[in-house]
Amino acid sequence: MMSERVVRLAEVTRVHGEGPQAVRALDGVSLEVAAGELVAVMGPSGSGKSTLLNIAGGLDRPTSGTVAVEGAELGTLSAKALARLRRRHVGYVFQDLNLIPSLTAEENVMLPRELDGVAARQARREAREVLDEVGVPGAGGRFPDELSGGQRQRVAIARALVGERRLLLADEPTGALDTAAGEEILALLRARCDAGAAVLLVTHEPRHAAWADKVIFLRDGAVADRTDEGADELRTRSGGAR
Ligand SMILES: Nc1ncnc2c1ncn2[C@@H]1O[C@H](COP(=O)(O)OP(=O)(O)OP(=O)(O)O)[C@@H](O)[C@H]1O
Repeated sequence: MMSERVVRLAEVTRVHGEGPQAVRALDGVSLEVAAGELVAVMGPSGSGKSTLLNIAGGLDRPTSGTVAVEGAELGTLSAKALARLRRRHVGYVFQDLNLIPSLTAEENVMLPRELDGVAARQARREAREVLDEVGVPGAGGRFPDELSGGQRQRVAIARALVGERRLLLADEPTGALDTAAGEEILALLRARCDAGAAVLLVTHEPRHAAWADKVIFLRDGAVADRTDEGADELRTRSGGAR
């Protein structure tokens, strides 16, 4: 099967700050994720995982190198075109979730669709479907602070999934969940992937990386190791390092 590339990073370097304070968060990283592919990103704290995800989704720009999403090179887009591309094609699950506290769960999930010009009725219908899919069907009318940590996490995932986005970026999306619930979320991401999404997943858990088609291991902003066959091969090759 011809694989269709959804995101491509070529020789991406990102330096945060300037002068003696400068931190090279990414250093010459190249990476592609195709439709139907789940790529796990692993590595110690500070190795550049979140920076990689932010750059892949156009939330941050590389200092050098290029990023293309659905064939569009992000560096060549106007701010408006970039915002539109992000809304249409990219779903994010952030470490800190970023739900809007004054909106109900359902309204949080509707928001990106409404910003995209989808009518409220349809956005609401889509939001309900996806809240159902992530396993919080009754939570739609409640506000984030009325939900448990695990429920909030599922709502944040629903917001990323709504609208059939082709690129899903998830930074430790199972942080607030117990093992069984975490596995459910991974199964959900895997299913979206099998339905044609490209997924980039930051995780510390080899158990989660085992759902991946490929694992990228970052160290000091560079790709220290990569496998084509998920976490099992990585564990074998790196002598058990996580
Ligand atoms: N906005 C910023 N300004 C300055 N330095 C930054 C900024 N963002 C990240 N860094 C630095 O860049 C490096 C990579 O950070 P990043 O958050 O990408 O790592 P990470 O692998 O996601 O870490 P963690 O697992 O702890 O989330 C770190 O040294 C970090 O301190």
